[in-house]
Parts: sequence; structure tokens; C-alpha cells
Amino acid sequence: MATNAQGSDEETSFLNDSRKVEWRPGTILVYWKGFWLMLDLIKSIMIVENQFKPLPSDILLASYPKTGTTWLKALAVSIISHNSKAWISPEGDAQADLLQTHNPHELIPFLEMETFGENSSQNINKVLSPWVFSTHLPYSILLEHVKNFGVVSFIFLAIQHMLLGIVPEGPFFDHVLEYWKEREKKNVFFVTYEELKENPKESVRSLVEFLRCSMTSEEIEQVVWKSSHERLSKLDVNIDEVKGIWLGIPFNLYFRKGVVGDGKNQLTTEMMERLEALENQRWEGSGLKLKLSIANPNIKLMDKI
Ligand SMILES: Nc1ncnc2c1ncn2[C@@H]1O[C@H](COP(=O)(O)OS(=O)(=O)O)[C@@H](OP(=O)(O)O)[C@H]1O
Repeated sequence: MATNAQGSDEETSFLNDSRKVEWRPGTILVYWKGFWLMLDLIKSIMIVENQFKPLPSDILLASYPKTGTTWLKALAVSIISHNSKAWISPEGDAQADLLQTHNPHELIPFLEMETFGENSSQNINKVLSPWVFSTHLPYSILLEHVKNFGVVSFIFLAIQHMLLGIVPEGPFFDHVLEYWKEREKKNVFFVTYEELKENPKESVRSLVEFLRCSMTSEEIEQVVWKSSHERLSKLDVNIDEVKGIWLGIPFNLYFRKGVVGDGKNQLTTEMMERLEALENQRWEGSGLKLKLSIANPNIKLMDKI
């Protein structure tokens, strides 16, 4: 099927009969293959399907939205740039501290937002292998639509925060469960926000090993500091309201509090109970357990989706 960078209505006409909801004024979510996705995102998946062929050396950071993607991207940049020239500064300096001058999202693009055309960040960022990209897409959709996806190493980060119910890439419980089931595969590294918070050096050490990089304890400490919320949230690049915008989102919005458990302050008892019921229903017997912390106080909980 021919595709252009925008995707076409013809390609997505099969969605006409799908369930749809208006998530925000003007933004329609379509229920597709078990998940709620923005129509434009579905079009992008068609493009990815046609144009992107990952290599075994590529690395995919998969995460549910608001679970700590920005942090994981910062860690990956710090670790990988220590050992390879995956990114270079505009001045051509492979050793430059790119997190000082770039928001992590600028350095590691979302697969589903790439057009793979002449000006894509694949061309801008990828100097040498490995190419690192990220996704909020569910595992099953990637597996079905991205040729060779199975060979890519991927790191999944979940749990601390979440957006529940009818939200892009939701439902949360199903999204996380799909990746969780893959966690024992050799090319998978599954980590949670809580683990990273509780023992950052140990988690980063495991991540360094998974990425086949080598670092001393001091270097790992440096990576933890360089990628920390405390540091990044204060950098000019992430505060400056003029320069600091990516896909229409000001960079400072990626750094709210970063505190595990804060969501409890935003939920009523009834919401907590419904959440627990949903957790029991969807994760029963899986070994997954929620440590409650919800970033978005405006969540809508849905029993049945
Ligand atoms: N470096 C670092 N260290 C620790 N925590 C961090 C970091 N960067 C972002 N955050 C916190 O992650 C939350 C945002 O999640 P995401 O980055 O996944 O958002 S997004 O999906 O990319 O929009 C959001 O959590 P809340 O503050 O609780 O809302 C951020 O504060």
C-alpha cells in the first residue's frame, strides 16, 4: 500500500466502524486492536510499517505515557554516549553533555512520530549505531506492524504514574501486562519507576550491562546525577519557554514532581477502591503490583472498556 508522510484517509477507512470517543476537544481516540489510539497515530503506524526496518543493534525504549519516559531517555543518552558516538553535538563533539543543551525527547524520538523522510530525526540523530528510539505503543501492535521488531532490544518502564481509562495508548493495565509477559526474554530489560527511584545505582548498573556498556561505579554515579530530575528540571533548556517546546509541549511539563506515591494525594477513596478492583481484575496472578501514584488528577476510571 502506498503511503505518504501524512498517511491517508483511504488507508484508515477500515476504522469507520470502530468505537471512538472524543478524549479532548478535537482529539478523537479510536479503539483499535484492544487499545485507544489517536487516529493520527494509527496513520503513523502505517507509515512505520512501510518505511522502518529496525536492525538488531537498535534499541527501543517502550513505556506507557507518564511512567518516566523522559528519565529513561536521559539515562540512555548518558550511558550510550559514554561508550559510543550515537549522538554528537551540533559542534561535532561526541563527548559533549547533550542533556545540558537538549531535552531528552529531542535526542531520542518517538518511533510513531517519525516520518523517516529526509529531515527525520533518524537522519539527524543517528550518527553511528546503535540507533535508539522510543515508543508508547503497545507490544502487540508493534509486533504485528513493525517488521523485525522482535530482534530489537527493548527496555520497558512502567508503573509509577499512569493515566487510566480512555486515554491514548490505554488501557494502562493491558499495556503494562503485555510488556511484563516478555520480561524474561534475553533482549528485554523491564524496569519500573519505583525500582529506579529506590535504588538508582543498582538499576543503572543493570541497565549498563544490558546495553553491553562498561562503566565504573563513579561513572554510574555520574550518570545517575546527570539524568536526575533534580538536575534536569533546573537546566535552562528545560525551563526556557521559548526554546523549550517539543511537539507543542513545553519541556518543563515533563518535570512535574517526580515523587513516588504523590498520586495518592490526588485520589478520593472511591477512586482508590475502583483502581484496586481494576488492578485485581486485570493483573490477577501476573505478579504485577501497583504502587499507587497517579500523575493526572483528572483521570476517568472505566470498569469496562
Ligand atoms: N529525570 C527524571 N527523574 C525522575 N523523574 C522524572 C525525570 N524526568 C521526568 N520525571 C517524571 O516523570 C513523569 C513524566 O513521565 P514521562 O516522562 O513518561 O512523560 S511523557 O510520557 O514523556 O510525557 C513526571 O512525574 P510527575 O512529576 O509525578 O508528574 C516527571 O516529574
